[in-house]
Amino acid sequence: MTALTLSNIHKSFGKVEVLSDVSLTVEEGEFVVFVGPSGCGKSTLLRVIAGLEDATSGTVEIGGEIVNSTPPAKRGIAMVFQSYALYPHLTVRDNMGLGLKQEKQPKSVIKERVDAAVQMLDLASYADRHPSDLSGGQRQRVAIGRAIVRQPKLFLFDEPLSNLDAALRMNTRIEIAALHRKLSASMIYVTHDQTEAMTLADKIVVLRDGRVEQVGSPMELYNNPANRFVAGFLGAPAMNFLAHGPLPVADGGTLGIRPEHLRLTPEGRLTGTVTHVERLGGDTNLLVRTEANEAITVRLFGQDSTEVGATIALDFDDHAAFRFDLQGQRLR
Ligand SMILES: Nc1ncnc2c1ncn2[C@@H]1O[C@H](COP(=O)(O)OP(=O)(O)OP(=O)(O)O)[C@@H](O)[C@H]1O
Repeated sequence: MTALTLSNIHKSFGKVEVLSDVSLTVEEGEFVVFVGPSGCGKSTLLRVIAGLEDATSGTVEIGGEIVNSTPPAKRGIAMVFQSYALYPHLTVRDNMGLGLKQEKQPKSVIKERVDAAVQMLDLASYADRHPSDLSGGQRQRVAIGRAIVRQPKLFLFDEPLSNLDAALRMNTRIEIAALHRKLSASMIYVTHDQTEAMTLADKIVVLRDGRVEQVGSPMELYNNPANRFVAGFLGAPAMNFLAHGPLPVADGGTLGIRPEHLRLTPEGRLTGTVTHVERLGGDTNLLVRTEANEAITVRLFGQDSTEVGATIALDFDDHAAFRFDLQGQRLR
């Protein structure tokens, strides 16, 4: 069954169109990530799904029902924001149960669901604390718990990890993935972070300037980007684009080679000078200026002793290179 269908969604604020003809589906149990640069319309799209904004045109269908005129609270969705939005004067338990209390659910149901969420999110020892006595990661778990207890048809996450530090981001990311497996719920997750998109999604929707650029599984998009924008957005370090590469491309086009597909060789088709070395411990990134004066990144697996200033030769397998035309469309 399809959890969500968006058909030809347009959204304008005054004369400015911020969503343009967005159509997509989220299947039951699917984890879908909306990704794209700041201002591309991700949050607006999520808010249209939630009912916090009205679409200018197009339809929103949740669980087979058109919900354009259904108020947010009746759409069967629960939203988790980056700003937690917890009530400071309520305990963890009461924050989680508040939505159910407002729905006038019986006390026994509230207790049962809150207890289950507290267990699932490993919050048992914090259940009677107030939000001010919790870490950022714990507060975010409470906000997720508040969504879980409502047993929504669809979870919406709006950049839930952006207030957390790097280590906590990774832990919480893994917890969200585990939660998705446990609940088998349909989830939509908004981020501008390509790592979150790659690691969490069953399906990624890449947005740019309010339009869908490409939809597919993380590996489909990584291995088979439709255009230069998607190719450059997914993958870290980002793909190299060469206007003067060693393979022919159409006039004004570029050759795309991922940093991890370049290798050091005694004689290669690309030569250049190393301008910077990043030793990451396990792996090494070389920043190189090619003979044609283009900046590229080379990802070497393992440790490497290349020094800044070295002249190096690089090569790659032709089948790992992408060609893009002047407009950035992929050439096959
Ligand atoms: N209420 C509003 N009135 C006018 N313009 C708005 C409104 N809300 C959003 N916009 C504009 O719509 C565009 C898309 O905004 P949106 O917040 O959806 O982008 P985003 O992809 O979520 O960005 P970010 O990653 O920075 O949160 C932006 O140009 C923004 O300025």
